[in-house]
Amino acid sequence: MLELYGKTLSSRLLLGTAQYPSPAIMAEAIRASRTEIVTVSLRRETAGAGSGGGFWSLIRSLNVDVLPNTAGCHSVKEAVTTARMARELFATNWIKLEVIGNPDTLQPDVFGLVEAARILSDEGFEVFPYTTDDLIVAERLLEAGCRVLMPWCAPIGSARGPSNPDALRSLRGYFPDTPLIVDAGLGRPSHAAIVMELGYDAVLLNTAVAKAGDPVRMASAFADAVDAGHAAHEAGLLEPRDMAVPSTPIFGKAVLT
Ligand SMILES: CC(=O)[C@@H](O)[C@H](O)COP(=O)(O)O
Repeated sequence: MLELYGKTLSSRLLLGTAQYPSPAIMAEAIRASRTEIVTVSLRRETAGAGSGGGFWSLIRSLNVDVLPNTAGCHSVKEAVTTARMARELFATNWIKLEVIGNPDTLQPDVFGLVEAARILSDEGFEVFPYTTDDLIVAERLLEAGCRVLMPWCAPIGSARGPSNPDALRSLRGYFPDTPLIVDAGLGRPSHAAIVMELGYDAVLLNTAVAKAGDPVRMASAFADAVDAGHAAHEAGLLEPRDMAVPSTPIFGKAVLT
């Protein structure tokens, strides 16, 4: 079981709610993913066309927790204000904190992120920070009050998969007791399995499911891959070896002379 800020979860997949072909397909994909947490971008959903009451009642009908997201915020002030609005709207202290530093790569402004995380943690928020895989930034976020870390594995929407597995492995090694969730950049179920095999606690994804040819089947495929990767990690993976090791016992083999 996974515990995030005191909430116990059986699913290790968190799913975004943007970019689906239709609300009905989004709902089916959420069900197929077996997720218990969906992210909702406050700015996108309150400002966007086609949102409103229908969207919220659909989300509510799915019996999942909502993790409001400060997606699209480019400054500390904007992110903090959006988080405060989200708390009012969703009646939750949870906030997925994004402070975007670059409009092309959508990479986090890690300095602004730490500052905003400190402000929000001091106000009683339970912060899920979208960060890079940098170890020092991770330490600063924990010092700022975060009890979960969400490093990227590649830029949002890129579908590239883990571009620096060594950095992810290093974060896992340094923070064995902190829930670590890979957020952003996963493109395939095998990418999700890879990060789960590294010992990550969960993954958060959106684009690879929402933009798939069949989002519902893809959601189910990701759910299976997350479970498989987690089970493999728990089962104890064999370390790669330089030399061959016979896998077939030779006792009893016929001796030819
Ligand atoms: C949905 C969300 O919260 C974002 O962090 C992001 O959209 C996830 O990244 P991908 O879209 O690359 O999966």
